[in-house]
Amino acid sequence: MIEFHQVSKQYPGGNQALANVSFTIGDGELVYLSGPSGAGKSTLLKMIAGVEKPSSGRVTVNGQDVGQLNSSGLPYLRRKMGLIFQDQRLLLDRDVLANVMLPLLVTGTARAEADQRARAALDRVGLLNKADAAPQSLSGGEQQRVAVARAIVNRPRIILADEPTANLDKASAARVMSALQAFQSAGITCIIATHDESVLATAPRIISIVGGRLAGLMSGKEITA
Ligand SMILES: Nc1ncnc2c1ncn2[C@@H]1O[C@H](COP(=O)(O)OP(=O)(O)OP(=O)(O)O)[C@@H](O)[C@H]1O
Repeated sequence: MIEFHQVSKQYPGGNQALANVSFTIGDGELVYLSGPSGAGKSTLLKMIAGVEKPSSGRVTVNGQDVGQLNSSGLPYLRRKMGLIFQDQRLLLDRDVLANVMLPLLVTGTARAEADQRARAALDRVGLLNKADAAPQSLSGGEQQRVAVARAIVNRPRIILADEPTANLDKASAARVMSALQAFQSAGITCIIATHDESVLATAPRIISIVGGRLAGLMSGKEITA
């Protein structure tokens, strides 16, 4: 379970990115984050991953206070998460398979097992046939699906995706989204920031953020501040 309890975030010298945000996301839920540019969606996702800490309030993942984790505790938390963040591009000096193997190799998985699991992850997103390709030879949508494969290769319990369909055409965006939605049916919690109206129209649950505040909730048991 992911809980935000009266979370505010003030960047040093910057705007108030989030103000008194409270909500709960249960295990295995698929939740979309919507809101205009600058609303605070990326900040919210970064707090779940412990990349940013709240200025006040508390973010907990499975009861663990993320803001209190130190540099030895954070890697354990992140191992349970698959991150698809805008600043994590594919590495262009290695092929698709090597990009997907990387999270496994850095956590000590043997090369043969990493190879096998990375191929299985590429298969899940329909790109096993591109394993040996250079990332720059793929379309934008295919590159995003490789990023999805890289995010799930560690078998995370939670997937956090920040605008995974930004800059994609409709058909590519639909394939990326359906790849992500498939993980929810496998019991993985998915939180996806998106502007994609067609996705939001059919979303089971939306957390809407405007100006750093909770602006709307389609369902669930949120406590608005
Ligand atoms: N590292 C930072 N330092 C200072 N201010 C920041 C930083 N990151 C974000 N902000 C500010 O916090 C606010 C929320 O930004 P955030 O990136 O979370 O919004 P967003 O909803 O994800 O926007 P977008 O849809 O454009 O990605 C904005 O006013 C932004 O300028």
